[in-house]
Amino acid sequence: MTPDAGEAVSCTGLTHTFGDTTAVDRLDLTVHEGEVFGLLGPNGAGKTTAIRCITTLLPVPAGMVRVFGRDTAEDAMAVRRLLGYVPQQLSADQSLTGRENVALFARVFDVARKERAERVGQALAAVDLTAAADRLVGTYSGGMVRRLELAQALVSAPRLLILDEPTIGLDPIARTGVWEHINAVRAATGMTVLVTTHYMDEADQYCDRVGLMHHGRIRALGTPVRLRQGLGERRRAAGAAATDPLPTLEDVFRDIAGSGLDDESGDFRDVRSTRRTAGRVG
Ligand SMILES: Nc1ncnc2c1ncn2[C@@H]1O[C@H](COP(=O)(O)OP(=O)(O)OP(=O)(O)O)[C@@H](O)[C@H]1O
Repeated sequence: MTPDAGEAVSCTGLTHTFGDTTAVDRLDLTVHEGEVFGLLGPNGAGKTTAIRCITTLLPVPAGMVRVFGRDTAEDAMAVRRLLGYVPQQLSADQSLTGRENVALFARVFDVARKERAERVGQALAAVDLTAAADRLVGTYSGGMVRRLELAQALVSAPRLLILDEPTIGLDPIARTGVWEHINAVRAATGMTVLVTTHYMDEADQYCDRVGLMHHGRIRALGTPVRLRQGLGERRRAAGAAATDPLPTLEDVFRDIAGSGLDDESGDFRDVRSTRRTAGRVG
């Protein structure tokens, strides 16, 4: 199959159900090569399920998913070699050092033996963990654990980095640190980044394009500033003053999702998810 030039991820009609729950509902989504794409939405929107289909961790019962032109259903191993994945769940072993954790991933991802030590050192340096590399992960802060997980995903030099809620449960300084490291690596390597988040402010600041997901589908797609301007224009057409501040990305989402947002799907900063992750990395 010929890869689609410029498309890192392409989902067409992707549908995934759990019993009676349609988690992902005929999702069409394209992530361009080299961009940072944010998949946004409240709890239960279907973000993690979509991500797990893209990473081949879940099957694609209906529709199609391609990663750099390769069909995940036909060529799962080739797809896995192209991507690095930081899941919501803890993937670092607390009883090993940071360096040992990253070395484990280097082995699993078949990094050549003679390159391994250097590549592990580079991945740790990229996330600013060189000084702490030989400490047990059990002594790391939540932000350091998240950065270590980033190093684990980077050691295989993926073309596509997928992060599921990389900053949830972290304080604002640690959140900024994680994003700065993601951006630095992206700038250095040109890799594509697909990230899910509840934090609209982060998406606004760090993502080139965002897709707002609700009830299993993308409801709005574009650059953060364009989506915000679009709502501003609609509000002015409905009589809002031209001096009103530009709406936020959260305003855009509320405009799209309407009143069902808080009742059925949880809010953006739903405590359950925050608590789950805070317990994990704290
Ligand atoms: N393993 C599972 N079994 C049954 N239902 C599931 C399973 N995983 C997800 N779901 C349901 O599918 C829907 C989408 O869940 P998903 O985790 O994909 O959403 P999300 O947008 O990632 O939410 P969150 O922000 O909480 O991670 C929800 O209604 C959820 O309860």
